[in-house]
Amino acid sequence: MGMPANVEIGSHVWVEDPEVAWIDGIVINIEQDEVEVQTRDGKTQVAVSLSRIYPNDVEAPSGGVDDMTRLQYLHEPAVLHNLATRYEINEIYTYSGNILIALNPFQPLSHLYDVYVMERYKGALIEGLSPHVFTIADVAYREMIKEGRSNSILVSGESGAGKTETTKMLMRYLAYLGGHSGAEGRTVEQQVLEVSRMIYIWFMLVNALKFYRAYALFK
Ligand SMILES: Nc1ncnc2c1ncn2[C@@H]1O[C@H](COP(=O)(O)OP(=O)(O)OP(=O)(O)O)[C@@H](O)[C@H]1O
Repeated sequence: MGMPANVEIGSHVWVEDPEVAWIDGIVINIEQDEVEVQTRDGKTQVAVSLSRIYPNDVEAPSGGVDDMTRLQYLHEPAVLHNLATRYEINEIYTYSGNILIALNPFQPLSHLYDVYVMERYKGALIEGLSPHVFTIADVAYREMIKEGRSNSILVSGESGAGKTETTKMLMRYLAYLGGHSGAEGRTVEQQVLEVSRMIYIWFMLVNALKFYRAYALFK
């Protein structure tokens, strides 16, 4: 859904682009419900429907905002642009209210997860620190203690997005908060990951059995 309400000649807007998804530009002409936009890359996009352009907040901070609720416009191009801007400076975590958006850095960022970072995030106020998966674990843990009942963290994303890595970091931090090694010298983190692996193997075995039964029926 576009936001044509205040569009006039000279307005900064986002328009769809087949190569980079969204590109920013300036409105140079308006004819009824169609606009002509001069895009940043010098292409002129003629006859873009008014309903397919989105306002661009050119006063947004150049490094992006660490919580999307602070964006002036919360539409797709603004959200993607903010995430891309932060990603360029290796800021892979961004809040959207109390949800954490994690981008896959496709490279090890070990400095983000060491014990000194864990120390800083332990019991800290969200406002004082950069968005981090440790904050999510910390808040969930403290709520669990306060309420005296189980809590859960939902990690979702498409295949390869980084759910397993994110879950490992959550486990590592929760194990750090727990503060002690488990049975046979294994850490809580190791034990939890071993249990996850067992569940996965069990799931694969059940599916293999189902497949074999279906195969036997059709044979
Ligand atoms: N926070 C991160 N730091 C460093 N590398 C990461 C991070 N998140 C993801 N990666 C990289 O991306 C790869 C894929 O991530 P991961 O296995 O966590 O995805 P997934 O969402 O669990 O995928 P699937 O649903 O297919 O199992 C990892 O092997 C790792 O190389």
